[in-house]
Amino acid sequence: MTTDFTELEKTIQDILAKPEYQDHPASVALSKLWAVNQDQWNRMDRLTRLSDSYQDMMLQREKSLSERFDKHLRQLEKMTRISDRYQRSLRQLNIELEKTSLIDPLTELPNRRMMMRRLSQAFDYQQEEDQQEEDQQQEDSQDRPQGQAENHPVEHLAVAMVDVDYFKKVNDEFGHQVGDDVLIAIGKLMEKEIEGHGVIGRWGGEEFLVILPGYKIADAAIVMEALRSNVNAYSFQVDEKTVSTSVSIGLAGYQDKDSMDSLLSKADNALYLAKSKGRNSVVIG
Ligand SMILES: Nc1nc2c(ncn2[C@@H]2O[C@H](COP(=O)(O)OP(=O)(O)OP(=O)(O)O)[C@@H](O)[C@H]2O)c(=O)[nH]1
Repeated sequence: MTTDFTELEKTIQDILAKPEYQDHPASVALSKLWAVNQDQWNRMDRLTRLSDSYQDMMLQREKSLSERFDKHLRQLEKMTRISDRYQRSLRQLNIELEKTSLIDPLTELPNRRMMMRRLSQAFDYQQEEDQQEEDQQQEDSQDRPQGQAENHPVEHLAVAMVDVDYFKKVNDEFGHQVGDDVLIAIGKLMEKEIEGHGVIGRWGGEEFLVILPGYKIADAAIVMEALRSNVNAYSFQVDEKTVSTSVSIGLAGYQDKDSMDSLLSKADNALYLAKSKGRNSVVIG
């Protein structure tokens, strides 16, 4: 059974308002019950309002917390994006810096620093080979009959210093700009010649270094002779001017226990000989 409280309240108020029931004990008790009920109702109402405003406050707080959290998250995402972009551009910058520090800006060939690295790699490899060869020889010598000659490690690395002949004349005759263009063109031509054999870089000025890993001196001489002859045969067209030139080459092969310096010195000395013998030639050091 459901009770309509509004109707019940009205009935009770009507009874309590009637003067003939004023002093009736049931009316007195009803008045007290009414007052108690009103009091409880008011308290309940206050409690309900309190609870509502508490819930509102909590909702508000939760909302502002989640808004603040979202804001921080967005800031964090933004910072991560900026940091990612920054790191990417730093990486790119490093790659470019590394590249520019290893590439000659004029000829775009490897520069001296890069060539030293390449030579060092070729040397490490060669020295490992030497060690293996030595170990093998030691093993073999135990089995070898007395008096039989021992094999020396074979040369498997050659370097060549290549210097443009009378380059000062090119500058003097055609100007420094044409000189630059000729250096670029010679670089390109020689790079093509060396492709598939080894690596060429600009050693400085009008001097280039060629590294031929795995090349015995005789085979390296064939490659360098072809390079010399092709440079000599080529006419460089720069600004409607025809420039012919030649190169002198000092070639050296790695030998047992050579250091990088001693190998480069041998090539340098051979180049000096090539120059003093009249230029446009390959001399083996
Ligand atoms: N245009 C230009 N000239 C350069 C560059 N680097 C070096 N040179 C020039 O190269 C010339 C080298 O001259 P020298 O050392 O006398 O040698 P050379 O005239 O080639 O004569 P030999 O080497 O003895 O055959 C100098 O005139 C330098 O200025 C460069 O990057 N650009």
